[in-house]
Amino acid sequence: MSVLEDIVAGVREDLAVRESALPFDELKIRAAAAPGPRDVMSALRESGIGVIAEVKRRSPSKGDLADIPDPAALAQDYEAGGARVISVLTEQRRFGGSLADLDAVRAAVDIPILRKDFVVSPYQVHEARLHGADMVLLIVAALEQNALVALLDRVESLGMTALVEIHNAEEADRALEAGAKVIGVNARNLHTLEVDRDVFSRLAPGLPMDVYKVAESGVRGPGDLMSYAGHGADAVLVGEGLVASGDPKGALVKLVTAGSHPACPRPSR
Ligand SMILES: O=P(O)(O)OC[C@@H](O)[C@@H](O)c1c[nH]c2ccccc12
Repeated sequence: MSVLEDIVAGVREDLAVRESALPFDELKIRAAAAPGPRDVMSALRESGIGVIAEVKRRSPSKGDLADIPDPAALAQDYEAGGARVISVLTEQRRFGGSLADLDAVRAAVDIPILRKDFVVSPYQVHEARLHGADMVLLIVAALEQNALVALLDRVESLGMTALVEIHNAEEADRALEAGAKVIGVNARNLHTLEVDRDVFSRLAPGLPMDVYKVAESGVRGPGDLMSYAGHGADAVLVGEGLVASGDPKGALVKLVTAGSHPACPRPSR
């Protein structure tokens, strides 16, 4: 089993437990009563290179990254530091995240929030909404095409925005075919877990101009942000480089400052 299949199998088990505690029909009713989602595209389209800052405790490749006793406080630092969107990992087994983290972050900030998980069922989309997410990650490699299309439609029908993650040209075609408007190129290979920052520069030129492009993973500091920007990134998504820095807010401010500096390359559209 690949790492991805292994993670998804665990996610499905945990999902079955939640579904028996709160049936889908009831979840849908509750999610529909939640305060409406934020306008993610307007937040993303502010000037300069955007930074999506991630609340990430652990990863399958590195193990424990940071002790995050108070995700709400971290999220407030991210918001004050200029993040456009906050990504909250909710996968429990490998990343140490939870829906409780999503709740804590939602209660603490006003900017849009991304639910970062291995979404394979519409249940998880409504769940994201119930817990205050405005954006939902969909990983092309984890989904059959018809499931990708259905989940993307579901995300949009609830007023949220999908971040559709790709790793290669075939997945890029599938994401576009499904109608993705925001595409994340993940530099981390899901089979070897290694980071190859050149994946972005190989795939980005093949994506339409009007697709919003996010470079995911492997941003260690302003240099990586500038380089991704030079290859057409509209935003970067950063986890480890912030949480493991010892000073997440300071590290974020450096990225945001670099991304809004006149010398930073801008996506042309
Ligand atoms: O910690 P990094 O290298 O900055 O990476 C962040 C983010 O890209 C990574 O957490 C990620 C990208 N896609 C994912 C899918 C599931 C879980 C995690 C991820």
